[in-house]
Amino acid sequence: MGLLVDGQWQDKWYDTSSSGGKFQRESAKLRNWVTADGSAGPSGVGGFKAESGRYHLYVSLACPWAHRTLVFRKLKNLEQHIDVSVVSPDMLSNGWTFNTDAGSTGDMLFNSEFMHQIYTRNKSDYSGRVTVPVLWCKKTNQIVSNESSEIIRMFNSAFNEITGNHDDYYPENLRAMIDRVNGLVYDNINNGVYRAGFATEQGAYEEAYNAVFMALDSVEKILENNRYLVGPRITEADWRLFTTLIRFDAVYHGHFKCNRQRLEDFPNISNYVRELYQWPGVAETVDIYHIKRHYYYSHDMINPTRVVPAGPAIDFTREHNRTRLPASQAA
Ligand SMILES: N[C@@H](CCC(=O)N[C@@H](CS)C(=O)NCC(=O)O)C(=O)O
Repeated sequence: MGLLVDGQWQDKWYDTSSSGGKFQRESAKLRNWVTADGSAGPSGVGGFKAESGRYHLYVSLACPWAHRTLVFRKLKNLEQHIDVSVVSPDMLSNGWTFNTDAGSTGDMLFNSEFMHQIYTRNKSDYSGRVTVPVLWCKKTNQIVSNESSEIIRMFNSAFNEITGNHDDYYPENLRAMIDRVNGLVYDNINNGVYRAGFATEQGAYEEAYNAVFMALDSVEKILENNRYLVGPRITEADWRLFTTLIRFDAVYHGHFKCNRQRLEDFPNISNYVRELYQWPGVAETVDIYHIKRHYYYSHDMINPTRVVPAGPAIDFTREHNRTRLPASQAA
């Protein structure tokens, strides 16, 4: 685990000493957008037109943020248009690596050893954390974006003319509601579990733990009468929550100490996770081996023995009872 400083790799864990033990996530720095016509998106510069075969996605199968992009690549039929390199689940002193012994595909473009080499290939004096996902442009040889929430928006619409898939997970009329739900879910659940798990002082941990379960209680209530987070239609908000929920009982409950209860103990949420898991194509994006191996093996300051727990045994293919609630056209 580490970061680049002026293009040099430094092996350093997150610094929580100046924040009262709180984990503070660095904002993603590379924020260009692929668009249908190559015009600039909401941030960054233009010049990244949607084209088949032009872009490459770097992911970890363990990472919930990268997982979002894999889900959208499936939902939007982008698999034959955007290829993928998968890093090893073990993120040790060199950060993310392409060590194929531990389950990486290798770097399909440049055969690099380390993910930080992709960042310095983009900018030789880059400073910042080396995170996944990364969307790479093969034509201009640079990183388009390392922000998952924006990569999924690009996938949602930029390639529609190429794929013929016009499903919309961020429809105009629901945007305000989706953004509101994303706010609650991001701060308290997606990032909340990390704030609990990486906290280095009791107070910081408890504050995050309480936020996680306050938000899960709200979600449980919403899902009592709504098939999905913003009503009868599945949206981006659901997929953003899903990638955290699918990891919860296996990792966040134990390793990150979010253990008031398991997700399996929330009737609505656990049924909802199963419905999303069973969505066509989605199960193929879930790799529980990479998920458990990454967190328990890489974070030796939390789990010094690096022993990976054998359980829990959860069958996400079990029946869900969500059809009791009305659903509108999937997207
Ligand atoms: N804002 C980024 C966050 C991505 C992120 O933090 N990814 C983690 C993996 S789960 C990572 O690569 N961490 C390495 C590090 O922080 O050094 C996004 O959503 O795309």
